[in-house]
Amino acid sequence: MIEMHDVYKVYGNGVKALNGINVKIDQSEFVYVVGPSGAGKSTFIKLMYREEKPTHGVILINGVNVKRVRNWKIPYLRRNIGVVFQDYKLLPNMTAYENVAFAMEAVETPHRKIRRRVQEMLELVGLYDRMNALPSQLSGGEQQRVSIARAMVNNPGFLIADEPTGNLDPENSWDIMYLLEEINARGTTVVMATHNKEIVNTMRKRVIAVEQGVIVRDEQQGEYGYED
Ligand SMILES: Nc1ncnc2c1ncn2[C@@H]1O[C@H](COP(=O)(O)OP(=O)(O)OP(=O)(O)O)[C@@H](O)[C@H]1O
Repeated sequence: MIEMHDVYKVYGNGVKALNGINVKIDQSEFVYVVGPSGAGKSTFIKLMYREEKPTHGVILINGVNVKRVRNWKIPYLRRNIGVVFQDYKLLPNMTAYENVAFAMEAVETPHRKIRRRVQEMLELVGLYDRMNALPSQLSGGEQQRVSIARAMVNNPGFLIADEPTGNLDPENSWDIMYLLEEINARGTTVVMATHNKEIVNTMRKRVIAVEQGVIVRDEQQGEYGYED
C-alpha cells in the first residue's frame, strides 16, 4: 500500500509543487493521475519512488517511511517499485536483453536466474525475438515495452509510470495499456500519470486529479475531465 499523509513539496527555487496531499493506494489498484500541465503529477509520483523527498509530511510504502530509508537501502526499496518514463530511458549501447538484465544485476542476482527471468519478461512484452536489438533498432512502442520488461524484472509490487504513452501513436499506446492491464491483473499496483483522455475514459479505473498541488478529485471508474 502507498500512503501519503499531509505531504508538501517545495522545490529549491521556491516552487510549491504539492500543497497537502492525503491519499491511500491499495495493493493491486490501477490508478490514473491526471491534471493540467504543471499541476504536480510528476512530483506526486516521484515522491513514491523517492526520486524526490517531501518537504513535509509522511510517505509510507507498505508501512515503511520512505523519508527515513537510508541511502544504501534505496536500491532495495526501488526493487519493489518499477518505474516507466515517457522517453523510455534505455541505455543506448546495450541490447534489449542487456537493458533488462542490468536492472537485475544492480541488485546482485545469480547469472542463471537472471537469464531465465529476463527471457520471461521479454516474452511477456512480446519481444523475445528482438532481445539482441539495440534501442536505436527498435520502434518507440518496442522501446517502451523493453522499459516495461526492465521495470517488472524484479517482480515489484508497484509499477509507477509517468506518461508512458506520451511519445506513442494511438495503436502503440493501446498495446502499452493492455500490457499494463495484464501486469495489474497479475497483482502489481499500477500508478500512471497521463494526459491521454481517450485511454482514461475508455479504461475506467480510479482517477486522481491534481491541480495546483492538491487532489481535487478522486473517483473509482473516473473520467479524464479535461479538454486537452
Ligand atoms: N526539479 C524541479 N525544480 C524546481 N521546480 C520544479 C522541479 N520539478 C518540477 N518543478 C515545478 O513544480 C511544479 C509541478 O511540476 P510537475 O512536473 O510535478 O507537474 P506535472 O503535473 O507533472 O506537469 P506536466 O503535466 O507538464 O508534466 C511546476 O511548477 C514545475 O515547474
